[in-house]
Amino acid sequence: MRDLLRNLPVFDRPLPAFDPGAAPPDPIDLLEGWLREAIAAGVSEPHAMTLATAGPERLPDLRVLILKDLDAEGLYFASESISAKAGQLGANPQAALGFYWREQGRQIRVRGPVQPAGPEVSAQDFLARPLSSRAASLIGRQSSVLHDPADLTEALAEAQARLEADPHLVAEHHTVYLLKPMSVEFWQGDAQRRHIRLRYRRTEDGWRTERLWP
Ligand SMILES: Cc1cc2nc3c(=O)[nH]c(=O)nc-3n(C[C@H](O)[C@H](O)[C@H](O)COP(=O)(O)O)c2cc1C
Repeated sequence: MRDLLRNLPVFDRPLPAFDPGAAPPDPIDLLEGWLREAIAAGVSEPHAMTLATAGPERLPDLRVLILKDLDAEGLYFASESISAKAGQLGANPQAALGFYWREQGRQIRVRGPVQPAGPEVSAQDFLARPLSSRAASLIGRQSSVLHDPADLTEALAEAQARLEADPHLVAEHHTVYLLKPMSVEFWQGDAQRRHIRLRYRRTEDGWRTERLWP
C-alpha cells in the first residue's frame, strides 16, 4: 500500500493563481470570491465542508456538511439538534470548518464559536428543502443507533406522508447553526511546493493578515 500511495501524484494539474497582496481586508469577501471561482471552474460539491468539534471528552470528531449560506456574520450549516455534533457543540460551542477543492489545490480553514442561528432561520431553511430532505429531517433521530434498516424505510414513508398532508410542517430538531470566524486561512497549492498561505485573525479593530510558511 505504501508504494501505491507514494506514487500517487499531487498538484500535477494547472492550478489557479493567488496573490495575497491583492486579497481583500475581510476574509468573508475572499471566501465568497474563492467559492464563486470554484463554482465557475466546475469544482465538484465546493459547498461540502468538514466540521470539526470536540465535546466534553475532548476527543475531536468531524464530518462533512453542506455550507448553507455565508454573510458578514459568518458561515451557516444545518443539522439536527439531537445529533452527536449538536451534543458536542452544546458542551463546547467552538468548531473548525475545512474546505478542500482538489481541482484547484485550494484549502480553506475557518475557526470560531458556533451558535444556533434562530428558529425563524431554521424554519425558512427547512421549508426551502426538497420533500425527500424534509422527510429525512422530520424523522429526527440522526446519530442514534439504527437497529433494523427496515425501520428507516418505514420512518421515511411515514414522514413523507405527514409532510404531504401538511406542507408547512417544520421539523422540531432541524437547526441552522452560525459559525462566527475568528481565524480564516486560505491555502493555495503549488506544483513546486511554494504553497501560499494567508491567515486572517480577528482583532478588536478588524482583521489582521499574516503570510505563513508552507
Ligand atoms: C457531502 C455530504 C453532505 C452532508 N451534508 C450534511 C448536512 O448538511 N447536514 C447534516 O446534518 N449532515 C450532512 N451530512 C452527513 C454528515 O456527514 C453526518 O453523517 C451527520 O450529520 C451525522 O453527524 P454526527 O453524528 O457527527 O452528528 C453530509 C454528508 C456528506 C458526505
